[in-house]
Amino acid sequence: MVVKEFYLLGEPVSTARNVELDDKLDFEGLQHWIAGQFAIVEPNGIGFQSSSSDLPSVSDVYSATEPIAISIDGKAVREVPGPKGLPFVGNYFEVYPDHLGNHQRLFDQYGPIFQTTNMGRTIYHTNDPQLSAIVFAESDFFTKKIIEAHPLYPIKNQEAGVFLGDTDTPEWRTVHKFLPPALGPKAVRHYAPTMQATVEDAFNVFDQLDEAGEAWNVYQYMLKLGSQAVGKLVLGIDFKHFTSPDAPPHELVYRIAESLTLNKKVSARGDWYAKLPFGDPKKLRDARWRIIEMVNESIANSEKGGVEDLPLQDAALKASNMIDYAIRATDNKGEKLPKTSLMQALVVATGAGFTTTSSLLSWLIYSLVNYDGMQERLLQELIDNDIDADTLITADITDKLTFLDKFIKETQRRHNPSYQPARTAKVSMILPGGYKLPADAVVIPALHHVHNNPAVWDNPARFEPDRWDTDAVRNRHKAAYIPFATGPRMCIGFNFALQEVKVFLPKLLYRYKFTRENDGPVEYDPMFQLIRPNNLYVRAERRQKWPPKSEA
Ligand code: HEM
Repeated sequence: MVVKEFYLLGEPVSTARNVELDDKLDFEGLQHWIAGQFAIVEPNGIGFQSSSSDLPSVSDVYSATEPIAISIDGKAVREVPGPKGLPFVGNYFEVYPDHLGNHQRLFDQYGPIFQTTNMGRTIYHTNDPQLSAIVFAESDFFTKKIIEAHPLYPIKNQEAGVFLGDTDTPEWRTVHKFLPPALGPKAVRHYAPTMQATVEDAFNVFDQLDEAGEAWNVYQYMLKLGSQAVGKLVLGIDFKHFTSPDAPPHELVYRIAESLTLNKKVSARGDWYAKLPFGDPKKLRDARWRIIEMVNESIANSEKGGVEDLPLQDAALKASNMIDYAIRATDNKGEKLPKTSLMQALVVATGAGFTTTSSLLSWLIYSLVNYDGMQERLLQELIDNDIDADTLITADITDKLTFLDKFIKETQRRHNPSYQPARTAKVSMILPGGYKLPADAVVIPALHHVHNNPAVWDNPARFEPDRWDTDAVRNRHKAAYIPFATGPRMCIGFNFALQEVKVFLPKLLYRYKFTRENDGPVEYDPMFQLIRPNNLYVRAERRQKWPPKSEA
């Protein structure tokens, strides 16, 4: 055993402390041992220096006679940078209303991680895939723990288990055992016919709008369409959104959308505000209460039928919707999802399901009308795969639509609906690049900025579905493209979402030619918890002619 003094380069030499070293360590072992002693997340980036030179080998380190400095990726440790804020409001006016554009500017200015303070809460943002993978990993360093500074704090709900609850809890473990089977690849395949019936039901309204020569607001109708699918497949409710062009959204849809807008407003303003007994904080509490009431009603209706209990996987393949699944599914100990978790988890799955998919559908239509040649290429792919108005679209068919797949990926890269999943630091640590992060720091891997990071993506602002065939994209860092986040708390509904858009889009595109109606920039709603286009209007005209099949 050897004892040496170590300190972090960038800190005063007086902070050096004795570390006992096993004399059989190799260099990698030494890096790991020191990483553990100083809470350095990535041991491979550790280097050693004396006051006069680098110490590149174990023997150099063991024979050093003065305190040894630890460098991280060749750098000294440092605080995470960020803009200076104003008293009380912090960086609010520097970030809002255009938080996407302003965060991009801050990444350009400060590099791969920066911090902002908003109404007393500090948040860290990163656009770096390596840092994002670390943050999302549920490890000794990070977890999803919704503390005051976390963006989901105003709607935290431990009973829901998923999305709105902390990871290290019995509720998360239980709900996370029961829900994912119902959203796995096999389970969602059997939802394809209901998905198709849902989009065909909407033709009635799009046809009427076409006959009247009217343009329509894309998000409003995609909200009706996306929620209609989730209503049927999660809750077993027909929202009747396409009985006429003016059919209002079902109250449940309206309330969930309202609660997300209110949450963004309430959480942007600080804790004192969230507790007010009037105004938006009260409206937020009322909206949540109504949502719970309506989902409970739907569960009670499903239970009336009397259903057979089934093991999780069988239940997932036989259930007609997720309520039906959740009241039948039984684990190997004969246990079921407890009643309280069932209701809350389904509310969350409903909200997470339709707000995201309706935004994604809207951005897909945006990409169709905004980027030249896309509509023609997508249509040609349908024709070449013998798809027509009568085709029953199954997962086997969509698996063959490779251009559609690249088009969806590129749309999610440029215009992903989710942008701020956050995780919390369990301990103080040193991140790659030498950044010092305190315990309880809330870090957001900024999905939009990871996907548009010029250090990762070649010409990121260019919409280019064919980039997905290049080696550069195939060999990307595993967290360079993470529209559904990554790690144990990533989206559990991504199979559902992708299958839905892969059924809806071919059906819509085969029937209608889409054109943009309004000029000017498409704006997103900065006060909504997801990125959705506010002012995109299109015409959808019934196609009269289709191109011939490509020559082989
Ligand atoms: C385009 C569609 C979608 C996108 C972009 C998306 C994105 C995400 C992201 C980024 C997360 C992580 C949130 C966080 O870390 O705070 C998440 C979690 C989640 N998503 Fe999705 N999602 C989509 C569709 C869906 C659908 C259709 C469902 C259900 C039917 C769903 C259910 C969930 C649930 C339950 C969680 C929480 C998982 C957990 O807490 O362990 N999502 N989603």
